[in-house]
Amino acid sequence: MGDAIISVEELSKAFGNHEVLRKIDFNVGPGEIICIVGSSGSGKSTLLRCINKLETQTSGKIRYHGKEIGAVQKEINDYRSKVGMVFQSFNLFNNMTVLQNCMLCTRKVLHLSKEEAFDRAITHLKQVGMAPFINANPTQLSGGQKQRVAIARSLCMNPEVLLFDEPTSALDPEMVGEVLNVMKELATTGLTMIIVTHEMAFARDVSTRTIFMDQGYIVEDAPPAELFKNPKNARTREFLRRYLAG
Ligand SMILES: Nc1ncnc2c1ncn2[C@@H]1O[C@H](COP(=O)(O)OP(=O)(O)OP(=O)(O)O)[C@@H](O)[C@H]1O
Repeated sequence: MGDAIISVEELSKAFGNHEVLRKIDFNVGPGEIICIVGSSGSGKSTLLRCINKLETQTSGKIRYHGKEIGAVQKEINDYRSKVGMVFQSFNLFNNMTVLQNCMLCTRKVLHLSKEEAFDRAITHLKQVGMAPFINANPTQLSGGQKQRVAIARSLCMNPEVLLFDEPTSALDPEMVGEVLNVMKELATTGLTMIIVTHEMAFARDVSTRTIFMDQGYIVEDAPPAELFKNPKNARTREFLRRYLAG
């Protein structure tokens, strides 16, 4: 296990009789940028949701710094304050301003003072280029802008790891780049990131490790230079061939 931040051990998940994850094993070390790729339905989002405890695994364990994260809600809440998640659908509160969205969790969960929460929100909204929109309502923003606010909101918690569940899949094509650019910048800050994505060029260029999933299994886990150049698994080769063709 070494100095892993997160360890996924023999993790399986079934919905009824449908086995979606089958004995998944991997560790996440400090500063790693792990992209999880693979065809639709291979279990990528379910894996991320299990890591964030939004889904309960059928068997296996998730450990954070060696300690198993069980079913106790207080433990899960503490864990989630260190391991944040950015969703495809942004999940911003439309009845609050951008600033209020970014201050809510730090006030309620971390009990920061108003001033501290405000300073943190401004710092991270600046980081994603959204400081000019602090008083806007999310409904006034484009999809790319909403996702950048959602990323700033997660950063306000000072997470040790940030999970991204297909963060650009709900965006119009012209907005994908602005969100990927913010994530590229983040990747240079030392933040540990696990990203489920269909953006192969991003995975190839930005990840330190790319995991290829197929039918609930990890079939490849390698630095992208290796995986994209010389995939060992026939399913990965076929997937990449289809991707490059289309
Ligand atoms: N809550 C659920 N109940 C029942 N089946 C589910 C549930 N969530 C996911 N599944 C099924 O689990 C399988 C894996 O889904 P998952 O969303 O993890 O795949 P994915 O690799 O992320 O796919 P995509 O790239 O299309 O998002 C799919 O067959 C899906 O229908």
